[in-house]
Amino acid sequence: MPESTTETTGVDIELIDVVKRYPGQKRAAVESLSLHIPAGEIVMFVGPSGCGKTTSLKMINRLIEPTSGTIRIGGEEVGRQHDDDLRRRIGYVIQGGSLFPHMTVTQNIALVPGLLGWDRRRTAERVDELLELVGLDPARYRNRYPRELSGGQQQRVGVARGLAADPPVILMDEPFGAVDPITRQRLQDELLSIQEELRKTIVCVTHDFDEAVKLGDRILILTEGAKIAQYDVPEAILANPADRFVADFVGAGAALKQLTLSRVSEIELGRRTVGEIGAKAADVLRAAQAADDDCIVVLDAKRRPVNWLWTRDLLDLDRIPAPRDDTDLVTIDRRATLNDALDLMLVSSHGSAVVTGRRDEYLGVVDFQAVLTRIQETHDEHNPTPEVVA
Ligand SMILES: Nc1ncnc2c1ncn2[C@@H]1O[C@H](COP(=O)(O)OP(=O)(O)OP(=O)(O)O)[C@@H](O)[C@H]1O
Repeated sequence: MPESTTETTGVDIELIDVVKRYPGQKRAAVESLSLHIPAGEIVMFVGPSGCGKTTSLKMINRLIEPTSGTIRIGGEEVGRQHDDDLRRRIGYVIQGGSLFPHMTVTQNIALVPGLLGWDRRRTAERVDELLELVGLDPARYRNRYPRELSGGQQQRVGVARGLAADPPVILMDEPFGAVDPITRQRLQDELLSIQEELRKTIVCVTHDFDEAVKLGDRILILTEGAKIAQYDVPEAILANPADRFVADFVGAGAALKQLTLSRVSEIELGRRTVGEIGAKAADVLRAAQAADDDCIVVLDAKRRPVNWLWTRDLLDLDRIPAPRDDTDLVTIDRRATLNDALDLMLVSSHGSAVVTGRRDEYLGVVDFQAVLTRIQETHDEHNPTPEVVA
């Protein structure tokens, strides 16, 4: 755990032989989970879909009642506490913020203080303080409705609501899953800076291993039945995966990370026959056949790509036409990440994307194979196969 001058306000969480068996389920969703979560740390729950992450998380605040076992928060058993008391001690933040649409930002954040019977003034002060903390100007946002906020702003209000009654423990379930990658990165950074100040105990479910590495003081990797594959600090998991399952899990994450670190400009671009609008189709067809291209890229007078045409369609044309509105041309800036490139290619019927440079000028094309090869190369360069303990 990093040295901190700030006092820890979080408390320990202890799970002892916790089991959850849903009615009618053959295998228990959580077979027998024992876990110590130290005060003031962020612990990230990761693992394949259906392995029991959310079930384990929700048993901590008893949104799901365990079948058996003991859960202690700050030394006290949650099974013996009243729901209101638990809600005061445990903040809960889920994907998209899950704000009530008919309530203003203030009313949403004030829900738990309301439950606790805070007076108006104290609540209003707290709401403003929290809005400042999550980077929203109170005067501008406190009276807005959720529909008047962006996805990222809604998520910020969701975090503010989770913090409202200053709980020592905060549970988060895929908190940043519903926002675009840039907002997501910003929200992650904000959470880290809030945590630096508050030092709560935060338990967070994510499907994103990179997010777990970025946010977690510790990462819990679960397999089916919420069995612990490894529970350690990120550095230790990356350096010494406990078994092949973890190594595969980490490996896939590492490869994905390379996607967001590498740029399209690092890839050698493919050539494609190009034809300017108005050019003779027969000339372009000849060039395409000579190059063995089954499609050509149509450029406008400023050499900006505007359309794809299949070579076979050129047979019926006299001149290269201006594109119709429904062209499925996919273009990407050379500074875009390989992650962006793959996303785009998935929606392209050509399995490739046209790369543009300064002022959107045509540079070439990238296809799936080129991106995958680059990912593999980068991965091999930076991640020699980790030693696997059988
Ligand atoms: N209410 C329920 N009734 C019956 N079975 C359930 C219920 N909720 C979850 N399950 C089952 O329990 C297992 C664990 O589910 P859980 O939602 O905890 O997994 P998870 O790891 O959070 O999954 P994901 O990453 O897909 O959200 C799954 O097999 C799921 O189908």
